[in-house]
Amino acid sequence: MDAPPTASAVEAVGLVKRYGATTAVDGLDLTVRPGTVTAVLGPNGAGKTTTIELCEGYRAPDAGRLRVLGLDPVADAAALRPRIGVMLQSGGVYPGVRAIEMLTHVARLHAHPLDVAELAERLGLASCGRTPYRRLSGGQRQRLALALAVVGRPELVFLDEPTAGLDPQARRATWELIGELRADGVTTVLSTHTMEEAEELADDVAIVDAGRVIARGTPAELCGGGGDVLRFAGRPGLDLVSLRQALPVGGDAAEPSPGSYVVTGDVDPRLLATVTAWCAQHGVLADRITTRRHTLEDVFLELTGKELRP
Ligand SMILES: Nc1ncnc2c1ncn2[C@@H]1O[C@H](COP(=O)(O)OP(=O)(O)OP(=O)(O)O)[C@@H](O)[C@H]1O
Repeated sequence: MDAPPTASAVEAVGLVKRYGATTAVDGLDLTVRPGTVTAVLGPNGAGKTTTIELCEGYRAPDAGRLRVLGLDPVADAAALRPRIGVMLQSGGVYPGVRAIEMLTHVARLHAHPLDVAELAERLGLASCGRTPYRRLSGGQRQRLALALAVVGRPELVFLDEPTAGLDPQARRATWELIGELRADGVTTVLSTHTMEEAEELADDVAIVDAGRVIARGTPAELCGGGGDVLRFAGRPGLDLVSLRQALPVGGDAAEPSPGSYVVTGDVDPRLLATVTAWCAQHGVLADRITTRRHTLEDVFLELTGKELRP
C-alpha cells in the first residue's frame, strides 16, 4: 500500500548543523512542495550540500526540526532510504565495477525501477556501460551518479549540482530527465550554481546564504520585484549624470561593471528611444541592448553581494 501523501516533501524548521567552530547551517527553514522541483541556490560555502546531506540522513542536525516525506531522516533512515534517490559521491563506488552493472544492481534493489538500458541510453552511458568506474571521465561519473539516483523511481530525489562539469548535450539531457520525473510526480531538490538551470527547471527557488534561506519563491516572484530594466554595453565611464537628466521622470541609470549599463524606470518604447537618442548625441555605439525583467542572477547577486567570499 502507498504511504499517505505528506503535506510537504521536505519540512525544515530552524535547522542547525555545526562542524566544530563552523556553523554550516544556521537556523534554516525550507519547505518543499510534493511533485515540484526546488532549486537551492547560494554562494560557495552557503550550506547547500550540508542541507542536502541532512535531508538524506547522512548527517544529523544539531538543532531544529527536519521531516522528509514525513519521516525523520536519521531515526527513520531504514524507512526513508528506499523512497528517496541521492547522487552518490565517487567515494561510495567500487572502482572496478562497470557502469551498467552498477545501474542494473541498484535497479534490482527496487520494486519498480526504470528501464536500465533506456536510462543509460538517454544519459549517454550506453557506450561506456562496460567501462570500469575508475576509467570513466568526470562527466560520465556524474551522469552515472544521476542515473543511480533515479533508477529506483524514487518519490523524492536530491541532486547536488547535478550538471556541474557536464557538456551542453549532457546538461540538456539531464534537464529533460528532471522535467520528466516532475511530470511523473517525482519531487526534486537540487542545488546549483547555474541560474539558467534554476530558471529552466525550478518551480520554487530557495536562496541560501550563511546557512539560512534569505529569499524564496517562484523564479517569477523572485525576479518580479525588481521590475524591468534596460541594459546596454558601451565604452566604460559614460556620463551618467547627463544620461539620468535625459531620462523620463522616475528613470535611473547605473554602470554596475565597467562598460555595462543598466537603466531602470518604465521600460517602454519611449525610454528605449530616449536612451538610443542620448547615445547618438554622445557618440556612443550602444551594443547588446536588451529590455527585460531582472534575471535570477541579478536578484541572486543583489541578495548575496557581488564580492567574492573569503
Ligand atoms: N565535513 C566538514 N567538516 C568541516 N567543515 C565543513 C564540512 N563540510 C562543510 N563544511 C563547511 O561548512 C560550510 C558549508 O559547506 P557546504 O559544503 O554545505 O556549502 P555549499 O553551499 O554546498 O558550498 P559549495 O557551493 O561550495 O559546494 C563551509 O564553510 C564548509 O567549509
